[in-house]
Amino acid sequence: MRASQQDFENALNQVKLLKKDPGNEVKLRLYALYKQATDGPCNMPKPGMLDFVNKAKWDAWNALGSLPKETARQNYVDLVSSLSSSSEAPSQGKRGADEKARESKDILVTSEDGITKITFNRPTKKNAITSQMYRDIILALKNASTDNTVMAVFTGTGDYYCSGNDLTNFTSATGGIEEAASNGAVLLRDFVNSFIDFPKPLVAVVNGPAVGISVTLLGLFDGVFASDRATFHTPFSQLGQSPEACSSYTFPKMMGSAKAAEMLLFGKKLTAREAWAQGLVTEVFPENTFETEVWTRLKTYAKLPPNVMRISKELIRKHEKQKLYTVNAEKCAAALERMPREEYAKALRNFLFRKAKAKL
Ligand SMILES: CCCCCCCCCCC/C=C/C(=O)SCCNC(=O)CCNC(=O)[C@H](O)C(C)(C)COP(=O)(O)OP(=O)(O)OC[C@H]1O[C@@H](n2cnc3c(N)ncnc32)[C@H](O)[C@@H]1OP(=O)(O)O
Repeated sequence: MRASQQDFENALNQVKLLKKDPGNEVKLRLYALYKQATDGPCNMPKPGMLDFVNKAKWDAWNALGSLPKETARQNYVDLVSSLSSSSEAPSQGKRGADEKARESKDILVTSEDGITKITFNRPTKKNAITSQMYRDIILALKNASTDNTVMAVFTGTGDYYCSGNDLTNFTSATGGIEEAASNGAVLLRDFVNSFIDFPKPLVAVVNGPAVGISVTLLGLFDGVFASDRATFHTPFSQLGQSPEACSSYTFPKMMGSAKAAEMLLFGKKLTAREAWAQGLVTEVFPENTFETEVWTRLKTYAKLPPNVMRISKELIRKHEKQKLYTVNAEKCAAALERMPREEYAKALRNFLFRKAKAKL
């Protein structure tokens, strides 16, 4: 849901009531989003090098590029809301020197060594993503985008990275299938937008097989480190679904249309090395040294200057953002149309009753 003018004005008032000074970096971000939301892209002459304060403000505003006014308004409202809730939240208790945790049951969120680690934590269901987990992830990314960590990293507990959307999400929803599809489409759009909008480096530590939306999202990540035990599977045709998370755009761009079709149309499951060869994975590590090697590497990356990485990410991605929002909105509209269809219902029945069938 996009923020209204009233939400924006409320947020402007809320900022004045913050109990804690949010720090210069956040204040610059608020300034930049405010200017973008009200005046549009930066239209001021660049201040001189020695005019430090105005130069920092100009840089922050200019870094937003052509971000649409409504998105800037939404980001401003989200940022203020996260600042308000974090200044009101009860203390979580420190676990270590630079560590804090905001936990929900199936999504674990911890911060340590400058890294927000978001873990799919539902190993008995191969980390399949429930509706609540989508919401928890949206919130975790929103918090991580404005806290003092440098990057966010996704990984999974147990033998799987993630088995994708929990296929019972729709069967367990209250109300009719049309209503569930409509709610699901809105949730899916907001979920994917939170990855498109994430301003810091975003890395996946793919510890095992990845299925469905956990694979398609990787096109929106800045780094994908995979164990050689990981596989990458997008069985959308088999499920009577079409590819989401902007993969219809990011995958062909990354690997060419023939290889993208092999995954997204024909559901070919890739090994980690095949996924690396297609440009979906940054680097593959042997399973027995995977965790040590990857986390050592990430801790080194987290010591790089955060503002430079944020600005570089913005530069790399800013021309794509509008396209990604459009593709995401289109996909969600298509999902809405497809979900009530018989092909999807049949695929769901096959999955839900497969164990019963196997016993016959
Ligand atoms: C109304 C609000 C709706 C909100 C939703 C909005 C968002 C919509 C997003 C739509 C786009 C997403 C697309 C996708 O992600 S498509 C991909 C979906 N995933 C799959 O098709 C994988 C299904 N699972 C499997 O094929 C196998 O389980 C798997 C190969 C992963 C593992 O097989 P294995 O034999 O090793 O293990 P089990 O099958 O015995 O699994 C163990 C238990 O885990 C449960 N499980 C696994 N995956 C899922 C899943 N995706 N959804 C639900 N449950 C899953 C499995 O049932 C077993 O449970 P039980 O032990 O209780 O039987």
